[in-house]
Amino acid sequence: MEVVSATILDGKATRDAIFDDLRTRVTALRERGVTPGLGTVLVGDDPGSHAYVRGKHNDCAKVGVTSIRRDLPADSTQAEVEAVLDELNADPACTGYILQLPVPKHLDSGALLERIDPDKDADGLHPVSLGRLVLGEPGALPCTPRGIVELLRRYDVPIAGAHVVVVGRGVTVGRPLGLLLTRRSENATVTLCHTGTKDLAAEVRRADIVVAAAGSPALITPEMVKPGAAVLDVGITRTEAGLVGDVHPGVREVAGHVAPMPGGVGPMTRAILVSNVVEAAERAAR
Ligand SMILES: Nc1nc2c(c(=O)[nH]1)N[C@@H](CN(C=O)c1ccc(C(=O)N[C@@H](CCC(=O)O)C(=O)O)cc1)CN2
Repeated sequence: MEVVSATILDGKATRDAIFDDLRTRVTALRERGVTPGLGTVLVGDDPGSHAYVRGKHNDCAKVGVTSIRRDLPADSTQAEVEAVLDELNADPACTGYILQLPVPKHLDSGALLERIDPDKDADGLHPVSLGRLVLGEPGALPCTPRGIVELLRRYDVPIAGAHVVVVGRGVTVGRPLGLLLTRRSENATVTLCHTGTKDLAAEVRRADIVVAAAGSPALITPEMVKPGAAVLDVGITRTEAGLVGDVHPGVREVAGHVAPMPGGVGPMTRAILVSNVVEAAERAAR
């Protein structure tokens, strides 16, 4: 029997296309005297977080967005981190910024996110931004959820009317993705699964689109996937053998579309962050 492999949702190629568009828009903003600037605040020594932040600054350089980097030691106090957030809130060169997550355990990440000026929240993770998402008001959307929707759209995977199963209820991916996909403009039906879900396999089997964001290696196996479904791997687990996603490699022989890890949703997360910064500058310049 012929085995047909899924179409790959190529996050790197899509990111490059988004950057081409952003470059033109940043040039237009600069001609009007507006320079978008992204700030990053990183606390601690986590090598993964350092790599992500480095990537964010490289992305800014590629499209002409200026960037401001604030790295703080792992033993920084809540007050010390808040002082840096206050500094970026007041800095006119910083038009949007992010607090890289996770922060060290002794810090209150919720209070830090709330300290960000909502109009400078490039990640869409401030409670005001999440409220705007619920109400359908304009504002920055969380990067990974928006990146997932954008990737599906660009590959013409139907979202309206689709049954989407999201696995994982984290604040950066699962929860806001459910809110985004159920807006009138997306019109999907969403089942949000988590560690309390009784029969994960049965839920996943019903899905037209599966988004795996649980951080549990190879959680989604071929037997769990409806033939032809789109499966997006958002999980990243660092093992001695390298990075492992939430989706078993065999899923490619059942699914219609697969966003792999690496190379699928991750590059989209990066592209959307820069989009959020450019769009906020465009909104402010209107
Ligand atoms: N403030 C935020 N913190 C975190 C976010 C976020 O959106 N805002 N998301 C993740 C980390 N992250 C960006 O910050 C991120 C994760 C993964 C990738 C990526 O491109 N991954 C690669 C493979 C993994 C790797 O190389 O390490 C891929 O999928 O191809 C980009 C950004 C948590 N924190």
